[in-house]
Amino acid sequence: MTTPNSVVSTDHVDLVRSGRYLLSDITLHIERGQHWVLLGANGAGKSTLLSMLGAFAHPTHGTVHVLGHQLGRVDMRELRAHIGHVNPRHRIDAPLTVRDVVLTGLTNTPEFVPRWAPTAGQVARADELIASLGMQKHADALWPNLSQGEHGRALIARALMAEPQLLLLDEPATGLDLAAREQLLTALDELRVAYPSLASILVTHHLEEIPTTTTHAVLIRDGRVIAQGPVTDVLTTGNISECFDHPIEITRQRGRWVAQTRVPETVG
Ligand SMILES: Nc1ncnc2c1ncn2[C@@H]1O[C@H](COP(=O)(O)OP(=O)(O)OP(=O)(O)O)[C@@H](O)[C@H]1O
Repeated sequence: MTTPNSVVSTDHVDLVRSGRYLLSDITLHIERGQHWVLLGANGAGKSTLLSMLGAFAHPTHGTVHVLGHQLGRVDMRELRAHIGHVNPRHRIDAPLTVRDVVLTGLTNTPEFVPRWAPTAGQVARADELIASLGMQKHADALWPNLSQGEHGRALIARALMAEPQLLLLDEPATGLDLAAREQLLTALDELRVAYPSLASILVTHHLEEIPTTTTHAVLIRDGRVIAQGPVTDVLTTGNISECFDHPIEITRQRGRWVAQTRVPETVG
């Protein structure tokens, strides 16, 4: 099903590699302005699903529409230019400044494309995005000298450079200390307010890393969806325990979630 507001629509999708079903029967519908969290244990298939929605992999069976284009009937490289994909493990080896790295989001390349130069307007937009992620102090800093948290925020600015309608965030808080994680989550909440038609999917296995502005959740286990829908309906003690195959109790405080092992009640 695709509607004028559809950003992602998958219909009974399987993805098979080396004879193994990495994803099975995935049917998902994501609209503009929705912010999804994709949760699952190690090896559940989260990155595989994200790589398909990021136009890096085709489904083996079923159909996938991203931004109105059906995978298999569209130039994947061209489609990728409209999707912001943030992977904190993304390597940048060239000694570029933060501003330069953000500008490479326009060409979606690890370095500046030879003979390409940004316009004054593009540089101004890069600076605006850098500021909106609280990185203005670091705009001229060299990439290798930044911390992991600063890299994470700069990579989000980079992904937004091409004005994507879909933002994919693959474990953006990995390796961040407490303050850096909180700054990243605040930046994401602010971004979602600033760009109301943007849709996003954030992958994590930690409930503490879910931004308060998250609207929907999808839980996967062994490549299958076990629950999906509005975040408050999906993130329940029962669903999360099933997803991670462990008795987990979850609570929500001021919009954020906390998870801990459920201790069985003692009798008497
Ligand atoms: N090309 C491939 N061929 C065969 N199996 C693969 C291939 N790529 C990934 N897998 C397997 O698919 C499963 C899902 O991997 P995926 O990386 O999507 O999981 P994940 O949920 O992102 O896990 P994690 O939380 O550990 O990052 C894993 O068991 C992985 O080993």
